[in-house]
Amino acid sequence: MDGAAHTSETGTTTQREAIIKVRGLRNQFGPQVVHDQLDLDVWRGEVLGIVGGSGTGKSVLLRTIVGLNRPAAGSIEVLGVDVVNASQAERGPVEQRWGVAFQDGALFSSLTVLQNVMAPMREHLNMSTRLMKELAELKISLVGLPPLACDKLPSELSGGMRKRAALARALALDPEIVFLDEPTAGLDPIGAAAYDELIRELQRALGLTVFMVTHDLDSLYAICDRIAVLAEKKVLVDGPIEGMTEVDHPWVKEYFTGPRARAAQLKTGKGPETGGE
Ligand SMILES: Nc1ncnc2c1ncn2[C@@H]1O[C@H](COP(=O)(O)OP(=O)(O)OP(=O)(O)O)[C@@H](O)[C@H]1O
Repeated sequence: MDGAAHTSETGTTTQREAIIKVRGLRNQFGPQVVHDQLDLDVWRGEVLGIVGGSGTGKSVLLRTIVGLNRPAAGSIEVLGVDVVNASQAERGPVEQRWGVAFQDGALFSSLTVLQNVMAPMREHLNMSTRLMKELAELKISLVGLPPLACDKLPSELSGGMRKRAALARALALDPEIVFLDEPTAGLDPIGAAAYDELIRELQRALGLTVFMVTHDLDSLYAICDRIAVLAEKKVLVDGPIEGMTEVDHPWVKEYFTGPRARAAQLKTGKGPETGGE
C-alpha cells in the first residue's frame, strides 16, 4: 500500500492509502495554462471537496483524472494504475472501479432510467439481462428514486431526480471511487441537503471515496472530510474545512469567511465562531 501515516484527533495513527495520486500536472488549452505543477492526493474512503473560483480548472481536473482530457504534462495514478500512459486495455479494468456523475446528469436521453443504469453493465459485465435489470433496480432504489422512475425518460424527471439517476448509473458497477461534478447545482436547498445526506450515507455504507467538485458551501461543511482549493493553477491548500478561514489568500479568505460561509458554519457547528465540532 502506498500511503502516509496519519494521526487523528484522538491520537490514533493509521496508514492512509492514496487512491489517486496527481503529480506535476499541466493542462493547457492554446496559450491558456489552466494547471501547472498541480499535485494532489486523494485518500481512500474520504469525501474530498474541490473548490476554487470560476475557471480555475475544477472540472478540467476531474475530466483529466477520468481520462476525458489528456494533460500536457504530469502523472496521474488511480488505484495504482498510471492512467495517462496506460493502453486502453490496461485502462478498462480500472475504469470499472470508478463512476462519474456529471452536473447535468449526462444521461442517454432516449433511454429510460433503468436502461441508463444498465448501460455500463451491458458494456462491462457478462451477465443475463434479467440479473442486470435486478441490479439496476437495486441501484435506483439505493439513490432514493421510486420504482416508477425506472421506466421514465430523463426528460420526464425533475432536476433532482435526474441527478439521482446519474448517481445510480455512476454506482452501476459497484465502484470504489465516485466523481461528482457540482452535484447540488440547480437544486433547491432542501433537495441539495437531501442529496448531501445521500452521498454521506452511501459513502459510509459502501466505503466509497468521493471526489466532488462543488461551489456549495453547505455541502462542503456538511459532508466533506477535506477540501482542496484550486488557485494559482494548482492545489493552493488542502485540509479540513475548519482550517480554511486561516488561509492567507484573498479568494480563500473571501470564500470561507463571507456571509454564506458563516451561515453554513452555523448550520453545522464547524468554524471559528462556533467553537468547532
Ligand atoms: N476543451 C477545452 N478547450 C478549451 N478550453 C477549455 C476546455 N475545457 C476547459 N477549458 C478552459 O479551462 C478553464 C477551466 O475550466 P473549468 O471548466 O475546469 O473551470 P471550473 O473551475 O470548473 O469553473 P466553474 O466553477 O465556472 O465551473 C476555463 O477557462 C475553460 O474555458
